[in-house]
Amino acid sequence: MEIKEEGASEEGQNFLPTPQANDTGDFQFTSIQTTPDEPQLEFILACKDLVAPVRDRKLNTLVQISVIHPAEQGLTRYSSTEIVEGTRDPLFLTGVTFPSEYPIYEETKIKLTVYDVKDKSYDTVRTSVLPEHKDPPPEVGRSFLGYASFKVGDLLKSKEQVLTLSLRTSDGGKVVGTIQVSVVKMGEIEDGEADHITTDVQGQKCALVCECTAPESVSGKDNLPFLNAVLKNPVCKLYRFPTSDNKWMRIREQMSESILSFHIPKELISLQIKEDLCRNQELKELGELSPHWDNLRKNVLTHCDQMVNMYQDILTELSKETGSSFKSSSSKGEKTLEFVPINLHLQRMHVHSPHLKDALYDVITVGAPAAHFQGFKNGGLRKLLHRFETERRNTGYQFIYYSPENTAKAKEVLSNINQLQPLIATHADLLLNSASQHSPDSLKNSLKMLSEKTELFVHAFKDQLVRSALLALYTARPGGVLKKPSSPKTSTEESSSQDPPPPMRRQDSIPHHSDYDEEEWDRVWAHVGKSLNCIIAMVDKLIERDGSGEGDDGSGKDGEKGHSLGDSVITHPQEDWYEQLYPLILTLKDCMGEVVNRAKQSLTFVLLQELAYSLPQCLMLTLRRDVVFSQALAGLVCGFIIKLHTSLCDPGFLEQLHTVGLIVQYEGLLSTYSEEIGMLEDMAVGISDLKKVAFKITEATSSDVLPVITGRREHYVVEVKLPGRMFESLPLQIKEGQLLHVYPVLFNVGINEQQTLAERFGDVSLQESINQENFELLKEYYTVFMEKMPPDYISHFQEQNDLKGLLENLHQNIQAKKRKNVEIMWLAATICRKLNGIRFTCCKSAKDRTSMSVTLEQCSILRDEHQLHKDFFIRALDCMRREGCRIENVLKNIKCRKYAFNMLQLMAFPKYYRPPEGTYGKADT
Ligand SMILES: O=P(O)(O)O[C@H]1[C@H](O)[C@@H](O)[C@H](O)[C@H](O)[C@@H]1OP(=O)(O)O
Repeated sequence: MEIKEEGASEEGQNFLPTPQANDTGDFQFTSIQTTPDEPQLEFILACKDLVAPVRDRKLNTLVQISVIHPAEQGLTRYSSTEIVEGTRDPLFLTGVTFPSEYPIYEETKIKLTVYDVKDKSYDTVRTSVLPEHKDPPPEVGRSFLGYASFKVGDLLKSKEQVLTLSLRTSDGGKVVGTIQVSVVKMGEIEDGEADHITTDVQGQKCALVCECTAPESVSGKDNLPFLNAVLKNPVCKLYRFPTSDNKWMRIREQMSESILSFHIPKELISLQIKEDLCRNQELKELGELSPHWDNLRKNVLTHCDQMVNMYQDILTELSKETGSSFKSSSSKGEKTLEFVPINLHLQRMHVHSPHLKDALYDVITVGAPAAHFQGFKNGGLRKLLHRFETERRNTGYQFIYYSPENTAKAKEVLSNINQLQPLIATHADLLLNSASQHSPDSLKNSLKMLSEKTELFVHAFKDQLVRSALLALYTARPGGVLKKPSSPKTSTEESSSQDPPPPMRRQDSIPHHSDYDEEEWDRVWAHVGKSLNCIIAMVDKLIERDGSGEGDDGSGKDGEKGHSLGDSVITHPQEDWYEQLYPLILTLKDCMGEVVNRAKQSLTFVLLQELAYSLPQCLMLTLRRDVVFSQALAGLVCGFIIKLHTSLCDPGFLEQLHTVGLIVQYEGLLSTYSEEIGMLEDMAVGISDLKKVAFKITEATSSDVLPVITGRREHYVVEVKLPGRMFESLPLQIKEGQLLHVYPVLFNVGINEQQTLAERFGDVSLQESINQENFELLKEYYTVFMEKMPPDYISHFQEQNDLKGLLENLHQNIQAKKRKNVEIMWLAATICRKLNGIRFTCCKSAKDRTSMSVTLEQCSILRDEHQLHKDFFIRALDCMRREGCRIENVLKNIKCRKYAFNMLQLMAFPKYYRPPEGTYGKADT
């Protein structure tokens, strides 16, 4: 009989074997009746009276679970239990679970093979994916003890859903013990007999009673289709662990990919292409420039066009990846996948423990957002951006130095103009429409809208930047010359006053034939406000006259009307409202057009200066920042949607969401040595850039519930769509479209051998400053949380949580400058969980170190929150690392079931971050 490895297919990451779910060909099989989205079958295993092949040998056993699909000949290796040492009656803590997607039927046969493990280091090799026909001899490292098999239907129909089967030798003759298969259902009360299992402490025994309280829904099950639209290819594992009072708790571990891994980058790149195309067009429309500036513009446009083409190519490539939901760690350097986060997953632990409510613990695991294709030779964004600005500020080349804040402002004003101008035009037309209908109420409403938007428009230009940019542009026009250097007055330190104007910039050959009229802009700008005032005055008059039925002598009531623009405010009783207002609206549009024209050109010139100064460096930096941001955003959106889904029934959370916003805590495990310094520098900026993101929840109008992004680099809004019934249950503020903010914080603690080198011979200051800066951010969030949440909530919250104490403790640990102080990570994660936040764990690939950390976090939660028996802490940890979701994560990334650590590396790891023997070794990453 042929044995196939689960996941040994080309893709490596496919959880479903062939045939795909429900694809049963010509055969008719009996489906297992379960609640949708619940696993179809879960069982636990225990052996009794095992016979050792050699007398007096202490058995170390594991059970390998294989599936014989009814339509297939072959056997598919499905999962294994952990190794239970030194007993003939092993009781396995790792169970078996078949998720809802798995093609399992009552006719499916399960084969259980029991092995005696002699050398644990061989065990992983045995269960790794090997090239066809390259299976190592079965006897290496372990020996076959016996097997049993059963049909799923027989198990389900058996009395109390328990089967006790004889284990037989390969020839089927000799009985070498029994194996008990017991169906379990998370949350169901289960009577069980006291039993004994080996604990962490050698030889110690512990009585176990299978008894669970009825569950409470932990995540509104009705909402699952919504979540399933974003989560894909789940891997599920089941465990049972004893509590300190010798009862069972059950744990289901789940790891899922998300189609947001690809969807968000595609959305974002499309937006960035639009933004850049618009900027390129504006550069082209900048009008006539002096030959020097014109050449610079041509050069800039060539580079910018190339950049847009590159983004378009990447988008085309990504669009070919329809249905993809996972980028493996081995693809991290691929150019076309640069914007896609590495190895993004939801790592979920569902705990059902006696006496306590069921609980879910979610962590998003993802590779540190970083520009692997560009590499880290010159460092990452934090350093590169700093260096770029310092050089720009100190250079003598630029006549005016625009700080990042000012260029950001230029982009913001440009974007506001582009949005407001058409909006005002629409409201102006609506006003005329109301006028032609002679409807006073509608006229008043239209005027209100028009006034509001026009005020915003006028306000947008109330900035010294526009003024100084106009002056700079004037000097760059043919014949333009500056009498004296100017700089944005908003920030004195920004002007490079000590630098003499560079020779190129002076353009001495151009005659000084005209003087710049600085007042002109004020006049043009003020005309918009004045023409609006004329419209307001006219509307007042029209309505007043309409009400009184009297004529008007045309004398203005307020000062504004005395102005030349206001002279047209004379009503004629016999004429209709439309005719009275039409010329005024035309004037407003003309004035606005003039302002828009000048402001757009001047602010585009600010951008031209920034680009011209630093080509192609500036564009490469933008690309790097976009790449890193895209990876970070994909993870954030995934985390936000999952958090929203799991907390929809929690009014406190919803209140927090719209009054305070959400904390998003990133745990970084990168070292501050060699290339990972650059990764950490990228990651720190990528995460900090997430502050520019706000969420908005809308009602889904179709089955497409995928999020939509709008905005531009300085400010993005992610629209998350919720099905009608879920949307209805939200607080009014959220339903009305209030923007929901996130507060990202990053705490990094390097744990590997590279970090040891950094601590001994290198520099850990990057990690120290990141942790310190982010502590301040976390504290700020906490303060706002305490201020803004309702007093009843806070008093209850304070009773339950000592957040202040935890923050203090975190602060002390950050200050302590202790080596590999993993306490920082535990404290930050605990604070985040208590604050209802979104948790992330990242290392370079989110594969090895991340797996160690999330499994440790899971077991620590079980110990601290669910009374995991202290003697079982290490066993639980080993179970999760050996046969849990994370080893599957390694498999799907590198097609090998081995954490990529060697002995030497592990010696440098903090104790609880070391995986069990046999699960690590040299792996081709
Ligand atoms: O998931 P990671 O911990 O980033 O994987 C590392 C691993 O820690 C390290 O021991 C190994 O030498 C590789 O560098 C892994 O990174 P890959 O990105 O190559 O998977």
